[in-house]
Amino acid sequence: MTPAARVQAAIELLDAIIPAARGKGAPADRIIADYFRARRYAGSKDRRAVRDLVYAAIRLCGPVPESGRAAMLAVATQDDSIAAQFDGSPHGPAPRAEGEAAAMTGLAPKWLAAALRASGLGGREIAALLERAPLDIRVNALKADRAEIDLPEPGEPLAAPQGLRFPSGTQVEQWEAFRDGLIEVQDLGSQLIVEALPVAAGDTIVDLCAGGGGKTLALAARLGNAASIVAADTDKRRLGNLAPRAERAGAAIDHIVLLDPGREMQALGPFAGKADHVLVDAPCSGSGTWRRSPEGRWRLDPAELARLNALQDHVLDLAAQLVRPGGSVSFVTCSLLDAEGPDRIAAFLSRHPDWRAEALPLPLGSQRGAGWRLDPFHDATDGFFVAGLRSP
Ligand SMILES: C[S@@+](CC[C@H](N)C(=O)[O-])C[C@H]1O[C@@H](n2cnc3c(N)ncnc32)[C@H](O)[C@@H]1O
Repeated sequence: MTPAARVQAAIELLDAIIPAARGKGAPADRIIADYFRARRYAGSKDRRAVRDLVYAAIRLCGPVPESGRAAMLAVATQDDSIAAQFDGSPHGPAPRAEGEAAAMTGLAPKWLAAALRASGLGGREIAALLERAPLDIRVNALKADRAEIDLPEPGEPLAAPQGLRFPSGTQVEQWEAFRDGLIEVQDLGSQLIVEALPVAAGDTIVDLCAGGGGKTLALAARLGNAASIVAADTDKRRLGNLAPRAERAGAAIDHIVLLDPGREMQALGPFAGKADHVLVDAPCSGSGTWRRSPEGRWRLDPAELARLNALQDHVLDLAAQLVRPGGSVSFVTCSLLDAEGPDRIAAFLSRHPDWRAEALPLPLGSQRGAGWRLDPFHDATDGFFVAGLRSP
């Protein structure tokens, strides 16, 4: 592909990514993968270059751009080598018309930037949400140990006991250690949160929003398979990944439970009042993971945030039904918006006045409301909120 054709391909991709983000459709990564699956002629260098252009445009444009071309013109405004590709050459973008507008740049849509600032984040913290993230792995203590594992590249040891950090884009999925279940890709923040959960061998633990099992597997590894773990989720596709992943990792998961949204207790009834601990890794805006999916800023609007807040309250109330007297709940979101963190805990405590918030022992981060916050700028992790709750 010529440099101009790469720019045109990035424009076409952005024209698919923008409406998908607005309509809560497929993530940018999947759209890019599908695009190149249908264009086998593009080599790996072309793919990487186009992908970099797409993500440069997404990171640059805070407000949702009107079109892929407007977004790429915003990149061109800052980079003469991209501006030079708008030359009308075959397969390249048409020359910029007189007065043709570039998309607005910024960290996030106005309302969202205001909500982040109201959540105690300054310009540096918000900008760090959009930087490229490194690649963190967790060595699976069920099969290996960080001190002894032999990997193709040496990683930087992290604050989590089995964490190692590699440069962004390291293809760990192709390593034998990954195929054999000796390592898992997992951000340092997630690893630290699992390490801090108030759980012990012999406990019955419900991972209520288990998804594909990132934290479930980390829990099983932390407790050496000596706990009874119930992994539940409403998403059949995500939950379907858990059994094969657990097998690969040698992790013992006692029950995998698919939930019917709104009727979760039908399937969870047998565990009501029995769990020593319930982990609520709640569905959220993902504002703490924009380093990996920066188009997440374009997905969110106030109505979607309100919908997520109601869902977060709902899953927390389910957790309260599952836990035994004196047991505990941890609430986690990968978001730095107060509405998805301290405000949810305050709302829970006003609905359940007999419960109390309790501190979790995290080695990094800072207090936020009745919980704790990890953020990319200060802690070099994805952004998280986590709070501990104790049942009467
Ligand atoms: C942040 S993700 C979980 C990520 C997962 N714990 C991990 O570490 O890989 C949130 C999950 O909540 C699930 N969810 C949404 N509504 C739910 C509900 N009513 N009950 C249980 N899980 C729900 C979503 O399907 C999604 O998988």
